[in-house]
Amino acid sequence: MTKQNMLMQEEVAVAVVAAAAIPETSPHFSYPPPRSTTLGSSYAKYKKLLSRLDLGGGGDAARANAWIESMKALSPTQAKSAAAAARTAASRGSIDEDYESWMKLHPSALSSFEELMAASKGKQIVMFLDYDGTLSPIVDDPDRAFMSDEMREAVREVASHFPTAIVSGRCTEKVSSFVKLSELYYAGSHGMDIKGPNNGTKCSTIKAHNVLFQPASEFLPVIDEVYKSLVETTKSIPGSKVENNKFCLSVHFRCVDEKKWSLLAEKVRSVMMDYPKLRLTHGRKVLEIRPTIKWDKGKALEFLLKSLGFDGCNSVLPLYIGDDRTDEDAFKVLRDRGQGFGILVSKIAKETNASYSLKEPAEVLKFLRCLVEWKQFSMDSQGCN
Ligand SMILES: O=P(O)(O)OC[C@H]1O[C@H](O[C@H]2O[C@H](CO)[C@@H](O)[C@H](O)[C@H]2O)[C@H](O)[C@@H](O)[C@@H]1O
Repeated sequence: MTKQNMLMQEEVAVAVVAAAAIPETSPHFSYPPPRSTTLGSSYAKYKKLLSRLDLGGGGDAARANAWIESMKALSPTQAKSAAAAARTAASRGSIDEDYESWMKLHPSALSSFEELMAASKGKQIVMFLDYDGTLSPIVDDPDRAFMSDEMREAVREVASHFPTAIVSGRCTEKVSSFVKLSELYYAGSHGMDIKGPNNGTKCSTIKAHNVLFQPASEFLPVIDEVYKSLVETTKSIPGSKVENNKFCLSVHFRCVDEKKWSLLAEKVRSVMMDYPKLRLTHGRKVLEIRPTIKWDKGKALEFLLKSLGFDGCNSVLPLYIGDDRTDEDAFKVLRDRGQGFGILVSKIAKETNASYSLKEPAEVLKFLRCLVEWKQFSMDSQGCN
């Protein structure tokens, strides 16, 4: 399989996984730009194929079997047929057409930059940034997903003008050790571990809060227990990796032979059976295990806005940039509030609650730099400097 095909396969799988999290009926939003409700036919096929991906941790046998099937759908035969279907569709040009129509619904945040900034008039921008796939490129080894110095500098500059939070599936300690900026808010473990800046915020309009919120702390012992079981149970599968994200766990299969994906899924399921209070979701070639509590990146975004004093306030424009299905919870919150914009990082058409898009971390870097330049320019023109 060529590298291009492998990318395509992952992107198709990810697109479908993302689709599974989105309700069939989109709510009505009067907020520009127009929101996506339907996509092209090739996309709908994949959506149907894997629509059972978001599954509970135990108890319900049908759901448990469904997640095994979902893994099978990512296994060689099915995945190849999905990739083959995608290639056939591409040859008809339908993927290109889908992408073009999708881009009309989710325009580039770079080419729509002026429009975005116009919406921020009289409002305080608050920036939310996912980490993997947004600030850092996706790589094989999760321990080596470093962000570039240029990206760090851009985030630092953004944070010097706007309250800025990193919202990640990783544990707060790990993601902050990658980002290395103490002036940011961090919401690790998919928002279940929220910490405020170490040295306050430089933003004069915002009161600095020493935020600390851990809604899943009672799950710490069970997460540790499951971590140990998963390490033991999966150690015979070469390339698999269990990552302890403190309030949640990741079982990576990016480096596992496709023929072993089903076996890995079965092993994870065998452990999960004993823990009905944990649930399983999927990310980019990763199975994620987390408490069943109603808390996610969207709730973390709301919590941070409230902590910053923006609850029920119209003078704020939250911007959230993310690439993963877990970021959809935050995009949806922004939609439902009719406030701010979600920006999805993706090179392919995906059903999403985001308003705008960026193709890859390199474009995220450009966007962050534009934001800083725009802010500096507006301060200069107002004689603030
Ligand atoms: O919310 P995020 O900051 O996007 O974190 C989501 C998961 O990201 C990491 O895994 C992903 O990136 C790895 C490094 O590029 C890649 O190897 C893996 O396949 C991806 O799934 C992280 O390791 C996970 O713990 C996060 O949950």
